[in-house]
Amino acid sequence: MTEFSEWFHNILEEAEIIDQRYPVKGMHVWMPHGFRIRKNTLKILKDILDRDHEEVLFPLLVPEDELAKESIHVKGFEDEVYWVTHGGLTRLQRKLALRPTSETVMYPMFALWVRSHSDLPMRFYQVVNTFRYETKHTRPLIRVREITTFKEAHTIHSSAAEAEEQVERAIEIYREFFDALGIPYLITKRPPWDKFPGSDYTMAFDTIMPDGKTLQIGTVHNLGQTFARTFDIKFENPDGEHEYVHQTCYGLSDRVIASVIAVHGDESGLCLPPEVASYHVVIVPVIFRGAEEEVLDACRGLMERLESAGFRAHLDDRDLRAGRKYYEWEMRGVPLRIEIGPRDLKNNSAVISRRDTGEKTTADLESIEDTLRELMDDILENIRKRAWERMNSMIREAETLEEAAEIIEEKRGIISFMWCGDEECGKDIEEKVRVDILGIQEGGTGTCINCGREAEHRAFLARTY
Ligand SMILES: Nc1ncnc2c1ncn2[C@@H]1O[C@H](COS(=O)(=O)NC(=O)[C@@H](N)CS)[C@@H](O)[C@H]1O
Ligand SMILES: [Mg+2]
Ligand SMILES: [Zn+2]
Repeated sequence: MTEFSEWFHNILEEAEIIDQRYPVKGMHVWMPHGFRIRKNTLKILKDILDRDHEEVLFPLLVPEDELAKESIHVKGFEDEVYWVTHGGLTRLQRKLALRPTSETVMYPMFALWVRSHSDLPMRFYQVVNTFRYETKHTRPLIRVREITTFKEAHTIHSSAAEAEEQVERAIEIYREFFDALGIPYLITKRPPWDKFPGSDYTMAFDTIMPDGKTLQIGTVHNLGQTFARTFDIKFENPDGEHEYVHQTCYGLSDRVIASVIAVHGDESGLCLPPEVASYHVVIVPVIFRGAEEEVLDACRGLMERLESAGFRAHLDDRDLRAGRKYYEWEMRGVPLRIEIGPRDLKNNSAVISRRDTGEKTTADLESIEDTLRELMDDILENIRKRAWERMNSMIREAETLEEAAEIIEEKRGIISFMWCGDEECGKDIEEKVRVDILGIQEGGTGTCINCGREAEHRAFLARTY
């Protein structure tokens, strides 16, 4: 959908997710409705992380000399860093950077915290705003300059094997999180020239947006011992020797919310996983002459019942045409709507409409809590399945580079083929097909599509955000 970008900008405004009129490019305001969706999304993520991570909060400002310590890392960020140069009217002796990410904020402190092998492993995360002076085209929630919802996890281990295992655990955490949001993903290992600055290697989650371009929605980095050496983070091992620690870090951002909106949205607006939506269910009284009070009473009663049963419910008793209300709550992606009119009172029933399929079912009021829970599970299953089918239909194999270029030109999406892994050859492929190499998946045999050399991994390429 070329008009995807227009649809996306419109829905952010009409559903009051963010206000993009803030007078600093790449920085936006979270409005109440959007803020509730962000809060619900973060709750899902934190419930997963809190199982075996500790939440922390580190300072925003990084001393210039700390930022500069890890040369490859700072090289990767030097053209994106915002600087603070004054305190009031006083010029600061040493400039302070706004964190683009927090390795250089946290790791000098980790050097003070880590003493013995018995302190390890340590697993921390924080959800903060980070700042990157993006010079490419900024887009709300997708490529911003203030990343308001930056979840960064940083872990510390006593062996390379344990750090490797943590990378796998982080990948499982992201799978569970994206599955809870119904967002489909492709997991690949980024090519060396595209890994996180200062890392040994980067594993990335990419999803496909409705216009066929991919979006990097999460990354997991094995940092090895590079930062440990730079920041002198050592532990005393059981033999009393001091060794450098092994580290990982993994991050995601507002792009997760952009994906939930874009991947599940349709021409009626937002279509949200129930646990993300501002409300699980909205109750709309069907007002008939002479039965108003009776119907409103029943709706209020149901509202209390549902709230005490743990539902996020909302009674829309505004003096508006029902159709106007249906439009509005469908546009805001509320997964279920209950309509109650005089006829329903008599039969002790209610009509429930699903946002994802539009289906209506008449439910017995007696057991409406169970019916709602079943429907909410169905909805998540259904939108997740639909999203995976759509993504899988956009991943195609190419036999030749010409075919690859044709597919990308016509249909965008992701193409895959066997590649030798050589940087030169990779750059040549990106040139010829005008795409980025997203990454590789180990395994498989064959010859490189471009240079004919031995190829032991499959490459995936796409036009990306
Ligand atoms: N300008 C941006 N706007 C929105 N999201 C972004 C932006 N830049 C990066 N991200 C998201 O943030 C995630 C983590 O960023 S990162 O650079 O890959 N990794 C880190 O910063 C590591 N310290 C992991 S915490 C990326 O996978 C991407 O999804
Ligand atoms: Mg960047
Ligand atoms: Zn090759």
